[in-house]
Amino acid sequence: MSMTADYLELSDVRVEFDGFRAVDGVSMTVLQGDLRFLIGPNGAGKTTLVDAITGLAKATGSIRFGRSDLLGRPVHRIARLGIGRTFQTASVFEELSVLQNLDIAAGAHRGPLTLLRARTAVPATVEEALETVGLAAHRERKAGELSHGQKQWLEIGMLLVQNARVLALDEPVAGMSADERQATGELLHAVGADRTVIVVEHDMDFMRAFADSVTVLHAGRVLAEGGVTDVQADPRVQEVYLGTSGSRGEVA
Ligand SMILES: Nc1ncnc2c1ncn2[C@@H]1O[C@H](COP(=O)(O)OP(=O)(O)OP(=O)(O)O)[C@@H](O)[C@H]1O
Repeated sequence: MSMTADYLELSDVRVEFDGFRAVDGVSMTVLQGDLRFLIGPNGAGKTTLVDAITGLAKATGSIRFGRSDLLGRPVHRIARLGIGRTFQTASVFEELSVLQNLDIAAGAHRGPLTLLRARTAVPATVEEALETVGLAAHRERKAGELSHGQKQWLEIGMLLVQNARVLALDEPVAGMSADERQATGELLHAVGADRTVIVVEHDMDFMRAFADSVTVLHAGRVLAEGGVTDVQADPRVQEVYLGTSGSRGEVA
């Protein structure tokens, strides 16, 4: 274990689409062990910011993870530096078993010869990930047969076997049952203890229950940042959420 905690540091990050500033000068620091929620109304730039961190969106400014500069690197290099993400729709191989999905994810770090070698035992990292995400009893099931929540956990497991140090999760509890939400919140705290986790979420009950800290984006900028109570009490945050109709936006 390293003596110094990892952290993700964004400074004046901007992303433009044909002159439209989807992310307009965002600076924020996320420390290891600080479960950070990224909230904001539709179109605030949350997903685009995660795209910038993971290299999918071309950005300017500075994005650093520990000593590594992420900005400008290709997607696969950023992934190899330990930056992992999930998408709103789980992207697991439905026809393969839970174990096979984890194996493939783990294989991303192995050479081609290792993959060809016949394997008799489940690697320790895969076994550990199965336990952590609560899918040990489902290892032989086809991923396509899993519940929506279980697929999300499998995806998190796939990031764990890839040794992701940063996890950016896009609406992880959308469509989950109450029990699955609770289990997911506990899982995020468990994996977040020694990793840097950013959760993009519209579910305010989930945010209140599990966030350590919150960054509120609005129109591509940081509107507020801090603990859940402070952010909720911030009149600017309330105004933004009340101004955008719909149950998804309720903060109070
Ligand atoms: N590839 C793109 N080309 C042009 N505009 C884009 C592109 N991707 C996103 N945008 C725009 O950038 C803005 C931010 O979008 P983004 O998806 O990051 O917001 P968000 O906060 O994640 O919203 P939501 O909560 O609805 O997912 C929106 O106005 C969106 O239309």
